[in-house]
Order: sequence, then C-alpha cells, then structure tokens
Amino acid sequence: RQYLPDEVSSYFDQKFKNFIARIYSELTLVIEEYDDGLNRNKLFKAAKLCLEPKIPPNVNRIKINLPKKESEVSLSVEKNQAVVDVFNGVRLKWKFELKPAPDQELCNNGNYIIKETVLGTYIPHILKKSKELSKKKKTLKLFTLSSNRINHDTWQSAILDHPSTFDTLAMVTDMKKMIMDDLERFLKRKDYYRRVGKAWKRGYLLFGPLGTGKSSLIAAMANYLHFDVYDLELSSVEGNKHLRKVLIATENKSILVVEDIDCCTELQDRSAQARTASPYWHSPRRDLMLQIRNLILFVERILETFGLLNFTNGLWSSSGDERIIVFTTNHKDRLDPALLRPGRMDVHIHMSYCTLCGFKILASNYLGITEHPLFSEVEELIEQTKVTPAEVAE
Ligand SMILES: Nc1ncnc2c1ncn2[C@@H]1O[C@H](COP(=O)(O)OP(=O)(O)OP(=O)(O)O)[C@@H](O)[C@H]1O
Repeated sequence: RQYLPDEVSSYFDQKFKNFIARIYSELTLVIEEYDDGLNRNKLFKAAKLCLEPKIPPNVNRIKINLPKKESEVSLSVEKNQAVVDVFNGVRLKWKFELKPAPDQELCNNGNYIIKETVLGTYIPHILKKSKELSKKKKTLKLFTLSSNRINHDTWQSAILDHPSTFDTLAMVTDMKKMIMDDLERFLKRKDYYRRVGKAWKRGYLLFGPLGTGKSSLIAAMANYLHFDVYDLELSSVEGNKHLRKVLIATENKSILVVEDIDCCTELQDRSAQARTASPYWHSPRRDLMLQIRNLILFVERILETFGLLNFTNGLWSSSGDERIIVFTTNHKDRLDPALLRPGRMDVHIHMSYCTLCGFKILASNYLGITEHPLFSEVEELIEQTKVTPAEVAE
C-alpha cells in the first residue's frame, strides 16, 4: 500500500479477480425466443442479428445464402455451433440451441446460451448494435400465415420485392402528398400517442373498384416506410383465439393488411353450402331447418365482426408499437359502420378511376412520355368514361 499507487494496485486486483472468475465462476444466461409462449423476446432477435455476421475461424459448419437484392453471399453460423464474441476484453461464448419443442406451438423455439457475460454493458451494447443493423436492413419481407395445419399460427416470410413507389403510383398528387405526410406525422408521434394514452398505430381503409391500385398503394407505403408487410387472410383464421395468437406474433414497424374485408364472412356462400348439405332439404321440415341454419350463420357473422372489432381496438393495438393496419374493400357500403368509426380506421382513402393526372403518370412510367399532343383529347375522354389505372396500364 505504501509503495504502489492505487491505480496500479486496483489494476492487478481486477486482473486477479477476473482470473479467479474465469476459473471458478461461470454464468449461463438463457435467452428464450418467446418469453411467455406468445411474445417474442426482443433480446433474442437482437442477439441473432448481431451474431450472424460473426464467423469464428474454427467453425466447421457454415450456412451460406445469396439473398435476393444482395450481390454478396452471406454467411451465418449453423445451429448448435458456438460463436465467440470479445467485448471489453471479456470472452463471451454464445450458442444457438434448438430445444425439442415442448408442444407444437413453440416448434421454432431456441435458446442462446451466454457464458461469462457482462449484463450491465454487453447486453445494452447488443441491443444498440442490433438497432443500427436493422436500420441498415435492405430487404423487406412479406409474411403470410403458414398453410401447414401443424404450425398454422406461424408466419412464413418471403422477400417483398414490389417495385411500386409513390412516384410510380397513378394517383392525384394532393392525395399522395396527404398520405405521405400522414405517414411521416405518424412516425414522429411516439410521445404524442403515449401522452394521450393511445396505442401507436394507424388504421387505413382503402376502398374502390378492382384494379384501382389498392395493393400497389400498400406496396408503396411499405417501400416508403421500410416496413415489413403481414398479409392476413381472414378466411384462414380459426376464431378469436387463433387471431390473437397470430397478431401477437407480428413485429413492430410493420403493416398488417386485411384485404377484401367485406368478403370475410362469405355469408351467402356458406348458407348455400348449408342448404345443399342439409339432409332436410327435400323434407317438409326444410323451412324450419333453413331458418335455424340462417340464424346460426347470422350469429357466427356477428361473432366474427365482433372479433374483428375486438382486435383492431383491443389486444392487437396494445401489443405492439408503430403499427399500420390497412383494410381494403371493393364495397365500403357493405362494411359494418362500427368498423369505420374514427380510431379504428383513421384514414379513409378512395381509390378511384383514372384521372388525367394518373394517366400522365402511367404514360410516363410505361412509355417515358411526359407531353403529347393527344393529352388534351385524353383529358376529355377520361372525364367521360370510367377506366381503372389497371386497364390503362394494360
Ligand atoms: N393507381 C395505380 N398506379 C399504378 N399502377 C396501377 C394503379 N392501379 C392499378 N395499377 C396497375 O394495375 C395492376 C393491378 O393493380 P392493384 O392490384 O394494385 O389493384 P387493386 O385495387 O389492389 O385490385 P384488387 O382490388 O383486384 O386487388 C397493378 O399491378 C398495377 O400495374
């Protein structure tokens, strides 16, 4: 104590403690992919993102992949291989393990096991780095529900490579600007939503005839925001419980799309099916049977609508942040008014027939023409007829 300065003695002290810790103590942290069976653990995702580029020299199994929009082959470590990361002089050993699924719900589950870790600094470092990496992410994803009966509540992803942007969209300029401004405002309003006690989400209803660009607009929104898209087909949802499960499994910063919302109940088709399937169809009691069946279908329809309202308003909205939900319909008049009220569908966008402005955008996109002597004639004609942008494009 008399001869050694404090800095020097504490340096050796620390080194000695580290040495002892290395020999005698080993801490294992387990990071499950799902925290309670439903919610994805953000740390798991962050760790996966940060560790993927690290290929240790002694690994003998490496996955290679050439993703769509990329020019370089990407490498990643196979399951059950260890990856070593060094942080502030500490070696951290990560292992991605596949647990045998306790039940089918968690068949994608896995654990990252960390040895010798520094909770206070290393984990925040991983979270920060993963945020930076995901900002740089180039490819968007389109998620659809798995058609496999066993894991029908898991989302399968494909690369979303839709070229539609707000520039290529045939739409009145003011309307485009309104949508872009609305999206921008939504992104900046995290604190506002918190302050007023509302979930940070925005609902859009796109309505209009077939081929007026509803899907193209959704793709343009995804490209503009750089958000992944979840395409939810209501016909593949088996009741409220299933719906809740699949919605909770969606990620933040995403667009949930429910197309053709007016077709979801298929009441007419189902009553027709019920009629043909009925053994009483040719019997004197058929009228009574039909009435009962129709009543059941009516109740079913109410329950489905109720479930839909429930999820737009309740659980879904509180289970994530920065969500956009887009409903599309060709028949706005057929929708339940409760579904249209503000707070559920914040912005109603009418996708209408082609205007001169839209025509000019399409002419420029398809033919590279920005001025033409026939434009004045086109202007007159386009006011007289109803033609969709899809027809003009064709
Ligand atoms: N507003 C538009 N701007 C640019 N292209 C459009 C537009 N509307 C339609 N198209 C063209 O027509 C095709 C079909 O359009 P899209 O699928 O977006 O229409 P939709 O309204 O979603 O149709 P549906 O209701 O049948 O799903 C697109 O691939 C695109 O090429």
